[in-house]
Amino acid sequence: MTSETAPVPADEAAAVRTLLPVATPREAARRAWRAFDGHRGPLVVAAVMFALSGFTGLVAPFALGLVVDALVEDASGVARLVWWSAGAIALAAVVETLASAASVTFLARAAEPALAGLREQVLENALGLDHDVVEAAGEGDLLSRVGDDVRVLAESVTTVVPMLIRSVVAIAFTAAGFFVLDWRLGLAGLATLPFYALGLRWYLPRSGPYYRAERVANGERAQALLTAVHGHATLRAQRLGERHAARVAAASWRSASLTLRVWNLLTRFGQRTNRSELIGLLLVLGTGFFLVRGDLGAPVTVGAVTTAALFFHRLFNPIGIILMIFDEVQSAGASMTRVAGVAGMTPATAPQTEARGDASPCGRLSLSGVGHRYAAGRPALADVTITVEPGQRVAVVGASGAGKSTLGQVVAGRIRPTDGEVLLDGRPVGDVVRAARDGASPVVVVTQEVHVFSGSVRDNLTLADATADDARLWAALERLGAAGWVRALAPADTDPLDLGVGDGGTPLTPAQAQHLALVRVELADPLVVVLDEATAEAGSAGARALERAATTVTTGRTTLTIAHRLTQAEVADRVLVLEDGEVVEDGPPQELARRGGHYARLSAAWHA
Ligand SMILES: Nc1ncnc2c1ncn2[C@@H]1O[C@H](COP(=O)(O)OP(=O)(O)OP(=O)(O)O)[C@@H](O)[C@H]1O
Repeated sequence: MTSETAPVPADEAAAVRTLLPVATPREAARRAWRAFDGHRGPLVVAAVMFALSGFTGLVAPFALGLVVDALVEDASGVARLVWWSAGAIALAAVVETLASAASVTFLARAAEPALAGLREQVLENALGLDHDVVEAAGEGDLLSRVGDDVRVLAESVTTVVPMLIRSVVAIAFTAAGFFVLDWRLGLAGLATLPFYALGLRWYLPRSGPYYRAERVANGERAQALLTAVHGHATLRAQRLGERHAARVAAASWRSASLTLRVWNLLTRFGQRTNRSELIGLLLVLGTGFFLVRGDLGAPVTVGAVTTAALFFHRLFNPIGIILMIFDEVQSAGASMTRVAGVAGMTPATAPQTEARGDASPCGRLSLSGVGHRYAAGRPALADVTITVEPGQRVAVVGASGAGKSTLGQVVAGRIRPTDGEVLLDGRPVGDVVRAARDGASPVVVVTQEVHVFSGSVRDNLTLADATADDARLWAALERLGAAGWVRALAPADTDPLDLGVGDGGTPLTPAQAQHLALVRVELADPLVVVLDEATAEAGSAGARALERAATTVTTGRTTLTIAHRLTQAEVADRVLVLEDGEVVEDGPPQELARRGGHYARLSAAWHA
């Protein structure tokens, strides 16, 4: 079995869930063109510069052809002609260099802002997508589009795209030059095309799977290395280092051996391209020979055939470049269709729904017949019908998998329930949340995975309210008991609000991150708060501080706490006990504890 036919490792098909839309090539091209709105000036200059550099490339073959003709026909004026030709060639080389540099500069001037606009639009749309749309597609899909695909496009704008345009322009000008010389020489040049096409037909079906497999293998290698970096303490503590190193080595070798095979394939492809070049040159020279002899109609000069041969030689580079970057061009094209797919999505807008009943915004939640099923199988929620009064604190308890988080997501309007509806002050909660996207949302969720945004403490807080001044930020920090540790973190000469946190900044503990998230809730001032394991991360002292902050921030707001510790339920006004997605008990915690049912058993088990 030769290396080119060796089986490619299992494809990444399972990992690719393209449930977010992918634009058609035509739509993607239209969107790319529209992205240049307002930046067409530099684009036009770039086009002129590309054309100029393509044209000047023809000067040398023409000049040399003239010299050859002069040598053949009349030796007396040759010396002068050589000097003139040398001057023209030198001038053309200078102009070509300058035009080539200017073309890339102006292309970047047009493309960088266009790309930035596209990136902003994709990010804006991505952030505006419904939670359940992202969940259905898989977060990885969205992340790879706003991350990898945009990066591929950004890289190709400065590398592949200029190379492609320059090569295409060079080929177009040279082909035109051929036909200006003599149409029969032009046809001889064109006759080479099928040989290049055959080479490409051999290469493309073989290279695609290898490149894909190589990307997957590179990803696995990166993953293995990342795991080693993140988990080094565990690996060391459990003396698993060698075993993991063997895994990293295996992943590296898979990636390296695929890269070797790709190079092998490229070398063979290069041989086929060289063969096509040889055939082409022979065709042009052979045709030229018969044309000079006058065997094929009107004769042409030796100089013209020389020019044609030099033209053909001039094609080697651009054709080679196009063939070599074909894959990257395809990859950039694929990225553009994926980015355009998201850029073309209209973030769900809230339909104008009529409010039912008392619609004054106070935070009343009404769930009627709410059920949710993630996929075929057991429902995660079933027939939940409850009303939560404004300002009421409700704790949701139940075993793992009982549906607590699902209920929280449904109440927050992040998941559209498959059955029934959730109304916030008489309107479907999903619509209310979507309508408030650009303003303060009336519902805020705090989950266990709280992200610390890279930036200052102030940046992390003003995300919730861009208009908040420092006095308001400090008031919120003080009220929630976070001001002390925020001050203590900063060096004496630094304003604590300026302290950098997140990636590259001062590291925050999970409890501190959650504390900041609760301060953000205070600043956002929503009607409804959903706390899903908001205090579960902390150790005992931190947990108490967080619980106090959670109690403060939820005072006067309708609150749904997904309680993983019974202390959270004991301070609630009301407890819902979930079992297999159904509410099996509902009432004040003290009353439920006396009733001797599910809650009482959970309470007894907890206190034991
Ligand atoms: N995104 C999802 N896709 C498919 N099934 C899911 C998803 N999220 C939850 N489920 C399933 O729905 C059911 C309820 O899950 P949910 O997370 O709401 O329970 P929970 O009570 O919050 O559990 P835990 O305390 O472990 O977080 C479980 O059977 C779970 O496996």
